[in-house]
Amino acid sequence: MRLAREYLRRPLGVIAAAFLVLVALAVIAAPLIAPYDQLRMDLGHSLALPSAKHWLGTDRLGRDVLSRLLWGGRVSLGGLAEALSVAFAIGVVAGLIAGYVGRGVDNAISRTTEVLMATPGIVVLLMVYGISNNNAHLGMITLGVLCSPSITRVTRAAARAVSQEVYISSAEVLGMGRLRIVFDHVLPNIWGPIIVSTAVLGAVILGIQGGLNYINLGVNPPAASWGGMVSDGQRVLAQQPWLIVPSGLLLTLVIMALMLTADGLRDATASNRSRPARAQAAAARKPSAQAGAGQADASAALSVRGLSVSFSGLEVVRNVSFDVRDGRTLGIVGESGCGKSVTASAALDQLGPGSRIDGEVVFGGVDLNHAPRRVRARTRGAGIAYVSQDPMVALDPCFTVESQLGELIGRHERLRGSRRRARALELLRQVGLPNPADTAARYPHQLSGGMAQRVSIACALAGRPRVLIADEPTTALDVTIQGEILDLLRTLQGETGLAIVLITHDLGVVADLCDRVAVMYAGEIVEIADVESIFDRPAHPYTRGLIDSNPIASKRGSPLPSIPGAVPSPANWPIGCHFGERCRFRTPQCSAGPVPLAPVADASPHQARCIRVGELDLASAGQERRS
Ligand SMILES: Nc1ncnc2c1ncn2[C@@H]1O[C@H](COP(=O)(O)OP(=O)(O)OP(=O)(O)O)[C@@H](O)[C@H]1O
Repeated sequence: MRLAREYLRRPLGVIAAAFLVLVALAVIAAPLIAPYDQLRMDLGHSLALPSAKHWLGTDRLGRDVLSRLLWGGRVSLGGLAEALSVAFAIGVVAGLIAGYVGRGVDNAISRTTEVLMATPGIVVLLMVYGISNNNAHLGMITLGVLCSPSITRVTRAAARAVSQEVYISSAEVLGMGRLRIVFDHVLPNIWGPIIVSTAVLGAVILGIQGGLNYINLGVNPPAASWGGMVSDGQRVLAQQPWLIVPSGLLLTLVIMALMLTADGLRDATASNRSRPARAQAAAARKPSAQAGAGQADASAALSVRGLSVSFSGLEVVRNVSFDVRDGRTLGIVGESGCGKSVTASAALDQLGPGSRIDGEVVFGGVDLNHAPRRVRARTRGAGIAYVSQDPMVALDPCFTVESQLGELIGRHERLRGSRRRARALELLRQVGLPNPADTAARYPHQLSGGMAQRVSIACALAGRPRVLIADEPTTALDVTIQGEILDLLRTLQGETGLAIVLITHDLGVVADLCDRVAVMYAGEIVEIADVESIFDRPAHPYTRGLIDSNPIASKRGSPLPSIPGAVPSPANWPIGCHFGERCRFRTPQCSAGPVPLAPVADASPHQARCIRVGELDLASAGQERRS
């Protein structure tokens, strides 16, 4: 375990932990190793200093201090274990639910936590001890409940951060259940901070418990406890100052050791949190697919109709419609911030809190946007799979490839043991990994960018999906690997009939892989057509601008053309044409009102969102500019 190895590199932490283990073992073995009974009095030898007979001396009643420390440890450490277990169990469960489920549940748990934190704990404890006739167990359980908010808050914050990682949404998209994700992906990634805060809390609880025992709460004299022994020593401080030393020192050393252990764990966790290296990031095509607004296309593998997305009331994607058929690829292209990823995430039902999705996402005849949660969850991974642009982030760094792939196979196909392993190797072979067994045994950080992307494609294929949404799958890869991944997607499509939605900035990739292209600008589709029409007869000035800005199409030696200005943010979308501000063909009418997406010719599947579509000759406009 990497955390343990990192911890062992910290000598102070190791000494502190060893000390705690030693004390705990000695306390457990008290009946065997204590030289005297903790209650055996010898009034002739009261308040004796350390000697060969009594290594740590005796107390007021001549009882052996070492034996009482060992027996008293059972009360003190036992109580600590009891309170800490309660705080840990409540804190972790509540923190996980709040951090991972979020929304209303998070609110309820956070408010309850705040109420607990504001409760005067010592008053509650005094009441509990009073009502329960000094019941030590009830006192420690109450202390555990009162202390649980500190673990709840740490767990919630860590779970919230991890649940926003791409590998968690990938696991959701690949169809894994929530409970499974929590146990397999969230928890293993947040143990570090939880353990650290538990160790710190241990020190705090021991201090509080020592104080309670000091005033004889939670312990029934003459039974020993460390806090009670400090109290005994304090009472005879003037006569025998030594008596307070063993119990006071031991209590202080154990609290310090707990803090040092927590420090060591925090440092080890920080070093252990290695982010996998970021992987790195064009170009054949087939006949056309279908598109357009109106009714969902029943023959399409995925049909999106009138999809609009808002975050906290602000619309970022407006009225997007497209279809993709089996064995076909739809490219969604546009500059950064145009809404490509939000469109994909909406289709996958992967938008976070505060989002609102309107419109239809029809898969297998079912509108997923209005389907029960169970149907949507089942469709993710098995029906619609997802490949992200950064495969390293999409894979959980804590598990080997085989374990991650195996888990998905187990879920989708209910295979176990050797059949599951065989399917995992088959998938790795299918995505072109030359040595599947070797790759299966590796952790994500041991994979190159290209290998990681192949593994994430294998994960996506585990559910034998009908549709694959690939969000810039080659952006993070170097140019030779980009070509290989595109070839792989093409081959897989040929073998399995996958419908692919490919999100990209790269027109080279579009030309290479797509049948149909949707050009997005500022939240809207501004042009949609088959790939030949887009490149040969663009009908929207933005599409023309994108093609002209492609370095491959530019004339050697002349400056690379670009589209002046920037994409407006959703808060600043104009009333009229969204592209108007940057368009060299704009007229006053362009900003008069919303521009509809309309066929460029009667009933043509080639559609553009431009009022001047009939009068502009954008095909030759590009040639003019290049010549
Ligand atoms: N969770 C969110 N909350 C609020 N606004 C968001 C959120 N996610 C995205 N947006 C906004 O939605 C718009 C579209 O973002 P999106 O990520 O879909 O763009 P994109 O075209 O995919 O860009 P890129 O190519 O850089 O990924 C942007 O203005 C972005 O700021």
